Amino acid sequence: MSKTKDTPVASHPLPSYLNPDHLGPWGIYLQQVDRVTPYLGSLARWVETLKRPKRILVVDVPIELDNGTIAHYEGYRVQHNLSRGPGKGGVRFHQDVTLSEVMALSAWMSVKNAAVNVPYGGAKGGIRVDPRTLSVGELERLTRRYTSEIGMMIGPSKDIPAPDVNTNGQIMAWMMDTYSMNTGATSTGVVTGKPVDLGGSLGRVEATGRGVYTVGVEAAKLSGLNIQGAKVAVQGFGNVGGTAGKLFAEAGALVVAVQDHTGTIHNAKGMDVAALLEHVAKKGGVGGFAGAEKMENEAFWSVNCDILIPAALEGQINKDNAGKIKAKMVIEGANGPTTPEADDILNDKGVLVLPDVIANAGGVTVSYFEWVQDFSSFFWTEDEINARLVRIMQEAFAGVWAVAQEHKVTLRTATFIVACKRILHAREMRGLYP
Ligand SMILES: NC(=O)C1=CN([C@@H]2O[C@H](COP(=O)(O)OP(=O)(O)OC[C@H]3O[C@@H](n4cnc5c(N)ncnc54)[C@H](O)[C@@H]3O)[C@@H](O)[C@H]2O)C=CC1
Ligand SMILES: O=C(O)CCC(=O)C(=O)O
Repeated sequence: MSKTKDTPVASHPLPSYLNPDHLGPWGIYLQQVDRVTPYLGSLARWVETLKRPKRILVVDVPIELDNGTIAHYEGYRVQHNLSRGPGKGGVRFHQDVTLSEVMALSAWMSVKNAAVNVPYGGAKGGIRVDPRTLSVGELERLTRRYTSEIGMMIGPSKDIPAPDVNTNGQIMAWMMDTYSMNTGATSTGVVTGKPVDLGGSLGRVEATGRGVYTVGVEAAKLSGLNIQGAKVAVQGFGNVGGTAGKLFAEAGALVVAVQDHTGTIHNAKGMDVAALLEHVAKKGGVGGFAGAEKMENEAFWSVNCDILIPAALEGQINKDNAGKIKAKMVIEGANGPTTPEADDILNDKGVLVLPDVIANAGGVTVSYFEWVQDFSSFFWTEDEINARLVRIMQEAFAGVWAVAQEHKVTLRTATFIVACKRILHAREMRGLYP
């Protein structure tokens, strides 16, 4: 039979670790893919590509602890899709990291990178560890051993890790150094989010929060919400939530509630965000901040606010709390914070959700700038970086908004339409055979 673009794809059962029936983050991602499939036209023929990570590596990471015992940690690196370029995505150190989670995070990277049109596929990594239980020496040994274990998969033109939850510039510096020692040449472009003195980019630390703020401002203009005086609630006050909170406060919004792993705080008049950031830097969390009152964790979701920014972990907005949310707009700083059921509840209530795959793409956009600067060994000013970041975020968001209007779909489905078409078109053009 001669093949056309309309030739159906033979259906093969998914491998067991890709089982869509479980409720983990990977299952949520698969539901999102199912929602976009009707809008893919002839490219729907390739949609299975999105349901199967290209490559999964699970590694044992043994280290000697300070007390002389040998501890083993489980590490992962998943390359979800490489059709548009090398893998790109962060590394998470957290006690609850699972393969399902890293698979989903890597897939959301594919979608996000395509949504802002940076020339990458999607990847993600992680270690199942609570880094707060380790000394600095143990953390360095863990990072270096993990980097060696995934060394076969990463590289400046293969797959480029970056920071995510509980990882930062110091960890990227150790990763860069280990990879460089193992390959025999300094290779700054193997990771992004490095310290500026080691080939890092100005503006990368704040980039994700700046992107969250930028799309928030664009959506506010389009939906008639005034940022001046708007009440903002933020879950997670680390790299992403802390920067986004700071930028909204500087623009005249009131940060009225903040939740992190140390508790929830509330001040209806708005907090002094600079003072809160100093408190977090000293104490490790928002708990005990003198400029606000303690609040029950559950009450965070029903707090009186206009903008809610989840900037912590997945699945935080779910069917149990979505109905209580009073915000007019949810800006997803975190990856995967809203389950599909919660998405539907929010949509029915008229809450505008700016999805992770566009809203938190500022980080990877400046990672792309860092990678380009490393290749050319020519570094840009912070103003140039921020201006380019804002332009890319505004243009990408405007494109997604137009698709949402055209198809009368949520911004999440619209972003998936834009991104999945780009990914699958690249796949189709490249073909299947070597
Ligand atoms: N760092 C980056 O450039 C990017 C990060 N993201 C996503 O943003 C989210 C936050 O990442 P970062 O700010 O980088 O991490 P981070 O490690 O700097 O901060 C994480 C924050 O989440 C809080 N948190 C952890 N567990 C919590 C819980 N159970 N309840 C409430 N708060 C909790 C922590 O206390 C901390 O404030 C993650 O979903 C990450 O994947 C997305 C794009 C880029
Ligand atoms: O900067 C990067 O390469 C990726 C950041 C990341 O992990 C994310 O966007 O979720």
